[in-house]
Amino acid sequence: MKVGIVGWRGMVGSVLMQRMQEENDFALGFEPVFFTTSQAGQPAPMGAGTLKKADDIEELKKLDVIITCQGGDYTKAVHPELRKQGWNGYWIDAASTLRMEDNAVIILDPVNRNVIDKALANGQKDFIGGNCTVSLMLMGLGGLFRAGLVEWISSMTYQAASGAGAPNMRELLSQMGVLQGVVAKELKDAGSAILEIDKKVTQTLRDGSMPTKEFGFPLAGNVLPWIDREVEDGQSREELKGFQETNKILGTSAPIPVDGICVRVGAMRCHSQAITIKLNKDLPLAEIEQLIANDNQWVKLIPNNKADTLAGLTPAAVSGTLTVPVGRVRKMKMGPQYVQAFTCGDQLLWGAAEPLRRMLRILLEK
Ligand SMILES: NC(=O)C1=CN([C@@H]2O[C@H](COP(=O)(O)OP(=O)(O)OC[C@H]3O[C@@H](n4cnc5c(N)ncnc54)[C@H](OP(=O)(O)O)[C@@H]3O)[C@@H](O)[C@H]2O)C=CC1
Ligand SMILES: N[C@@H](CC(=O)OP(=O)(O)O)C(=O)O
Repeated sequence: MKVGIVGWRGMVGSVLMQRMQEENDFALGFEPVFFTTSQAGQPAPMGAGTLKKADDIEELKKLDVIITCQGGDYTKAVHPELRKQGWNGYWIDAASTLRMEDNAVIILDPVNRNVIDKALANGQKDFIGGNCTVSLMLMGLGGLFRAGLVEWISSMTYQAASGAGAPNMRELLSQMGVLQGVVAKELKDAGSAILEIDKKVTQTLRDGSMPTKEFGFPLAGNVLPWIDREVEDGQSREELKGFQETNKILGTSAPIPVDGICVRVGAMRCHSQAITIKLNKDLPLAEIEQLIANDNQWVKLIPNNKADTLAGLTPAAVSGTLTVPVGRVRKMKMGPQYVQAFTCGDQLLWGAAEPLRRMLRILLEK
């Protein structure tokens, strides 16, 4: 098999390459061909010759599989042209562009391997990674969906800077530096007045002196309760994806309502979510916990106590790992069918790169 890799040096692509090397995917006997939109002719990684032009349709047509993390604009420009010219290979993509197309499958194999296998048997060729928040929610709570227990679910998110891109992660850190800088002198003096410090920080947040080219607003010392553009009914596109993609990933016949507010916070690369679940029946808490804990090998149930929660259910604990902790699980005061949970996960791993490399492996092992 010839496998084209596009977008390999970007942030998501670098995580993909790192994971493929860690899991020895390159030893699976395929020929990798690396592409670029800006560095054609330069040496490719893994000693795989030179980089080819990512818009060279003739080169792309020679491939059995294309895996891309190059972004939605690339997908929009290249995918339809390739298909128009009769290319019948597998297209694996991190971008959202094709996700809701009828002939595309949203891939998250620990949750929907059945949907993927059915699509492969049907001859479908477009396999697209899901939205990071949706994928992480399903990795954590897949057990409850699999058991058919979810009547509706509300997810209030705390999304990391990385979801907006690498420059945004840098901007967040620069903003933190600016805030620290304006009160550095006062911080050295343990006797300085906290309200004076707060006043200076608040003024800096408002006076336009912080770097905000990427986010448009300060994120350090702040939260931004809107991600992506408005769609309808005052909902953001990120929030709409929660409903659309969850149901598409699960292949539900009667859609499960999924809604909530998506919020950007000053974490680096882990998205967290506070979840409210209405179950369709009253189940003992221990059974709910077992269903969550036993769904897949990456989910980790965190006992609902302060010490375990603060040690294991945070971006600081999870960043850079494939573990998806789920904690704060308890019945809510609204009634016995209402359950709360909190989950956290690395949005560049399960939220972006990992489902892609696993899909490639499914194809290579077919
Ligand atoms: N960020 C995220 O959290 C998620 C992103 N995605 C999807 O993945 C796509 C790619 O996202 P992301 O990886 O964040 O994008 P990046 O901006 O990090 O990378 C995209 C491309 O930019 C080019 N590039 C230009 N300058 C540099 C540089 N200095 N270092 C590295 N690459 C550079 C590279 O293309 P070239 O080599 O051709 O110049 C690279 O492939 C998104 O557009 C989105 O569709 C999906 C899920 C989550
Ligand atoms: N929108 C997500 C990141 C992302 O790229 O999502 P999608 O793959 O659905 O475009 C975030 O900002 O956190």
